[in-house]
Amino acid sequence: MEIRVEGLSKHYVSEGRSVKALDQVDLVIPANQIFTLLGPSGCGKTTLLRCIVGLETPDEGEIRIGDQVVWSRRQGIAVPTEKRGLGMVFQTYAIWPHMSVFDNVAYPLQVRGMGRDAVQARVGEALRFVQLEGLERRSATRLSGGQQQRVALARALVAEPKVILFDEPLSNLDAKLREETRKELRRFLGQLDITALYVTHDRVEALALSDSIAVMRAGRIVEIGSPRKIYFQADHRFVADFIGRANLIDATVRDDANGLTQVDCALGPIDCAPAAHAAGSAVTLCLRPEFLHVQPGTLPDGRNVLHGRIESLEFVGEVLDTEVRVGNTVLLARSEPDSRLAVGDTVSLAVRPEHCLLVSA
Ligand SMILES: Nc1ncnc2c1ncn2[C@@H]1O[C@H](COP(=O)(O)OP(=O)(O)OP(=O)(O)O)[C@@H](O)[C@H]1O
Repeated sequence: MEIRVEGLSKHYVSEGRSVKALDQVDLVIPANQIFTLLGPSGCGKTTLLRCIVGLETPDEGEIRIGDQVVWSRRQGIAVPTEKRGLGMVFQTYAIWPHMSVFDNVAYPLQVRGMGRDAVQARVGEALRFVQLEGLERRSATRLSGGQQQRVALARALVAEPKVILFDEPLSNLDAKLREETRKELRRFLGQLDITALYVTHDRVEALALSDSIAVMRAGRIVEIGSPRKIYFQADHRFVADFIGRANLIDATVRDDANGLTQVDCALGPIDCAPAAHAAGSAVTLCLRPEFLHVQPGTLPDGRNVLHGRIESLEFVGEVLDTEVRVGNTVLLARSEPDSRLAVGDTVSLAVRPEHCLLVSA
């Protein structure tokens, strides 16, 4: 089911000060997508999710789920949470510690007065789906964090909602488990005809899970796009910066040359992939470190060859993060993790035009 948000605003009053948590948000979340709200702490992600769920009352605007208006100030409509047909999974697993796995998952069906056999069948199906069959009688607290989160997912799915909402569901898991659970979640959701709205401040989680990402800042949606679009062709400098590690350099567009767009910047002239920026316009050149490979010594001059000196090295396992000073600019680049480079070495960087991304300044 599609979710449609129009002109949604919400402010809070905290210690006598008014905080605008949502500022005229317009958003369409297409049916059957995994759609993520991503942004820095305090940008309004949770408030937007809670307004859609019905746990917060907006100041103005309208929210539709499918064909139904669930909240509208103008029309005086406020459908209560339990009648919005949603499933929810939150950061704290919110499973009941005194209940078994089975009872936790059965709860939403029992409160609706569903018969025993039907409950048995539906819970069995939900637990098979999240691969927890055989653990029905186990006390829910005697499960690993990842398993507890799967119980929460089974409980959210058991009532067969058309929309499921997640608020930072993986943030209490350790890094390895978070990665595994993320993959599982993607697989589970891919098997269902369901619209999933997912809130996170973790860009890797957003990139790995989502069909679409909406990047938020200060109560507004800055940009919406597929993970690849947001990562490689962001329209805003803030988005390019937030979604991944990036060297962002002020630049001015020159004329097109040989089918490439050339810019002038502190690194000198740089050839970039063809871009629709007029000559003379101010842009931001975005160079991602994974496309800047450090090569020892001095390469012959050529297209997009940069010469510099190593300013710092940081071994992080899979790569050696390498800061290279090129003129007055320090670029974050990458070296092979087993390389013998040292601070102060003379090095070169060669970057292909298709890896030189341009973003509006
Ligand atoms: N109950 C509240 N009372 C007062 N201010 C609030 C309340 N809830 C949220 N806010 C404020 O509204 C703004 C948006 O908060 P929100 O929780 O939606 O952000 P968020 O993007 O989800 O952040 P985080 O990633 O840290 O959870 C923040 O400035 C926050 O301090």
